[in-house]
Amino acid sequence: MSGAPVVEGWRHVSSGKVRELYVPASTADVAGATELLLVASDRVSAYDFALEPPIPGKGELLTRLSRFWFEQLGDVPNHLLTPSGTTTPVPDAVAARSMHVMPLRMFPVECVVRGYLVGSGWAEYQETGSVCGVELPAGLSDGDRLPEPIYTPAYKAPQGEHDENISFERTEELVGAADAASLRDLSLAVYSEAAAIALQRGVVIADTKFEFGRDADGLIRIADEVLTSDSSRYWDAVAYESGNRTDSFDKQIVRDWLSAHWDRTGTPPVLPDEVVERTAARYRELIERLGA
Ligand SMILES: N#Cc1c(N)ncnc1-c1cnn(Cc2cccc(F)c2)c1
Repeated sequence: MSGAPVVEGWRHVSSGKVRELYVPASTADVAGATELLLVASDRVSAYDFALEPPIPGKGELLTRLSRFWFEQLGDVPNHLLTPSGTTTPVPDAVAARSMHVMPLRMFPVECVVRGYLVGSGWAEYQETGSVCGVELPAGLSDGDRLPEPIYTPAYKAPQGEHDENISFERTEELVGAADAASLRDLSLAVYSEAAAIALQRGVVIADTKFEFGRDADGLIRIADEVLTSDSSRYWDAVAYESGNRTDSFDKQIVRDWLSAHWDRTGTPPVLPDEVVERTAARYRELIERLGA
């Protein structure tokens, strides 16, 4: 991706919407690497667009969120490398917004867990009364808390394409029955543990997306970013209980401004300073609320 920052000692190999993936400059690609670097930018995306300008501090704050959750969920093997497992230094310029991780053989499954009925899940429920083949009770409303969290996987689409919701049975075809069950069980357990911790701190995690991979010893580890407000829907619990059932903790300011200033044709307008500043404050507030 043009514009990926040059990171001394590292070679850029892949771009996400708002993050970059690097291997040590001495290796050719991910397959030959013994360590990777995930660098989070300050870019914010909405409606599949990377918006301008970046939100100062976002990359560092979301990296802190992932680190916080990796620590809270210490009982789940993850892909973070300890300093003894690394050989390539991480430049100070990106250290606070990057994660030094071990290369895994990634499963091609986006492991989505939904605790609340919202977004594409609500849309599918309105059509079919179910989400990804999971039947739900009749009469649910947008934003309702589900009787219990549901696992609604998606097939990991190539960069720039939309992931495709698939059934659990399809994940069994993709990765085998045993691993499909492990991904499901791990995802549901991690979501439930994190959602309970967040709710104690006044924050609802409505849904989230995990990625997993296998390490060289065959152990399944949780990977990528974990429970960030880019991979999850975070709501304010008090606002939710008072009827505001779908406002994103961090992105709603941007969404509301775009709704009032952009007709969804062409590229979105540049965000005004006031929206940038209020959004940056919301990211900081989320970190403070969680104690991350
Ligand atoms: N995490 C992780 C990971 C790992 N531990 N081992 C092997 N591959 C990956 C891996 C491959 N793609 N992505 C997503 C991605 C794309 C672009 C930029 C990003 F920051 C992130 C993650």
